[in-house]
Amino acid sequence: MTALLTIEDLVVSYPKKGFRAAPFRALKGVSLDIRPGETMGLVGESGSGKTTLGRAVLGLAPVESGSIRFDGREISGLSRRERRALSSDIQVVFQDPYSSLNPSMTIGSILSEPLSARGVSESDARGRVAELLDDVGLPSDAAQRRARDFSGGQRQRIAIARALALEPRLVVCDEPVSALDLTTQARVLDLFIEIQERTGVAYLFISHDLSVVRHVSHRVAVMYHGEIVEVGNGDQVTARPVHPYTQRLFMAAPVPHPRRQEVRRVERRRLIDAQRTPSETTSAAAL
Ligand SMILES: Nc1ncnc2c1ncn2[C@@H]1O[C@H](COP(=O)(O)OP(=O)(O)OP(=O)(O)O)[C@@H](O)[C@H]1O
Repeated sequence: MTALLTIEDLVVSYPKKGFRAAPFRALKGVSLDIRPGETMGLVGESGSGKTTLGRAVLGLAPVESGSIRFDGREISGLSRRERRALSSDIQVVFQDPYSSLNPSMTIGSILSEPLSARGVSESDARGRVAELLDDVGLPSDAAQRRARDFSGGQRQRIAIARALALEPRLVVCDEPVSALDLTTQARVLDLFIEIQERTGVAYLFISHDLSVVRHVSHRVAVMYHGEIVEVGNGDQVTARPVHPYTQRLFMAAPVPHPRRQEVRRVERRRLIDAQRTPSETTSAAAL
């Protein structure tokens, strides 16, 4: 299938303060593609470059070289106006539902803002707002209330509704459930999946939480020090990681359920054995 988003050899460097200080290279030649309707999970430790990659796709990071193509068209280095035109295709949901919504605006205004900017009439926008609220499981009277009246989980539903208002084909989700409690996380994750099944939207789903990424992703990419060290389908990467960093990352992740703990123990044993030389394995087995 043709990719919706194709990133090739992407280098992003942040300028450093100070005379003659060399810029900091946050992405060191990243290549990745996302297909229509696919969720690409992006995991990696803090500082590995996940958010930078998401921001580069949104045109918010200083790209030094490489390319980002959306539907075959180069989108890095677009002017502001061209970027704005692209916002109906590429949207974002951020981590913090408290700072990403203006607390004093009504939900109706928050959701109709992107619609009016596209020239949608007031009455059509009202209808679309009602539809969007329904899509994310909020009552229609939410339109008259203000963002400050809603819980974190509800606010994240509103942020998702806002991202969906223009029917984008790709949403960059940057840690969209990290600020929520576990039960709310599960509900919001299911909402992401349900919306995708209905609309065919693709997600670049950034999270430091492996169980979250496993739950939503078709494929998973692992970042390490500004590079992607492994990409594969979720099961492959999580159950049979190839890169030593991915193996460490997955073995260190907490596994709350006793059955999963048992599976994890077996996986860990297998990995340790696989890393041993044949003679070490034989002698270990003999003990
Ligand atoms: N605006 C900036 N200016 C300078 N350096 C930056 C900037 N933004 C990020 N960095 C650096 O780039 C590297 C990658 O940061 P990034 O936020 O992309 O990582 P991350 O994997 O998303 O981390 P986290 O999971 O903690 O959000 C880090 O070393 C960070 O300090």
